[in-house]
Amino acid sequence: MRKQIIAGNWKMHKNANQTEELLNELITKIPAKTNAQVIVAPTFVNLAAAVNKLKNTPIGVSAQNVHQAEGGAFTGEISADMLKSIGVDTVILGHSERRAIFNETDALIANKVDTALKHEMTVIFCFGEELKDRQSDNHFNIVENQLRDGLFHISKESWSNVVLAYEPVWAIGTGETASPEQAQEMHEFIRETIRKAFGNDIADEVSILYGGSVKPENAKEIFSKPDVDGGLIGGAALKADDFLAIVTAI
Ligand SMILES: O=C(CO)COP(=O)(O)O
Repeated sequence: MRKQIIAGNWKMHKNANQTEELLNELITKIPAKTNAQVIVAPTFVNLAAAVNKLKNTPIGVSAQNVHQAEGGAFTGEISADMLKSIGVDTVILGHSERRAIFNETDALIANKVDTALKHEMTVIFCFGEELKDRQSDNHFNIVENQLRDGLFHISKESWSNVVLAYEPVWAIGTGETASPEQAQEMHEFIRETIRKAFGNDIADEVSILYGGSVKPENAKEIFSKPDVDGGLIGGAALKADDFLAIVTAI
């Protein structure tokens, strides 16, 4: 059985006090048993506090980025070793905001993937087409290229540490979600692309999350699709009640 995962990407939201408040509320309200693994990704400065707070709870912690180098003169950057040393073993890579605003290329993301995997971290690998790609019917090509150029160089063994997150850029923070049918169509395409390159075991085991304006109102229908194994949640992850409603929708 594939792992089902609901991850909250907090992006550049929540200062230290707000982080503590949201975590307290999540810890208090999360159901004793959930069908999905639950992960939150606060900002770098609040990661250590989140790890401490979430110790002995079912909620895991992820970083939102990592630098590709082991260390050195890279002012303002954070290494995989630093994350591991505070107990963070998951990282979101390839997010469309990193690609678009911070000019992260497939080649750079591939490098970051290697570094994270070398440090035995789990990678939540994000990818997805822009609106113009879908309008020009090029979305499958774009998605396939992002996978091939950013991820497909990894070994078969590494796939157990990879989670995929399909996030169509036009659905991120826009209030416009992919329809459950559009999500399923793309998730199935992604799984078949992986099957061709890496075989049945890996294709059937890898979790593919959907991200882009998931809310309590639309979560259940999206998650009901056979190739959608959970969600990567932005805006709705910033309120405990909304996030937990999404967690229980799976
Ligand atoms: O980018 C996202 C998660 O990484 C999705 O953001 P929204 O849920 O706010 O659309």
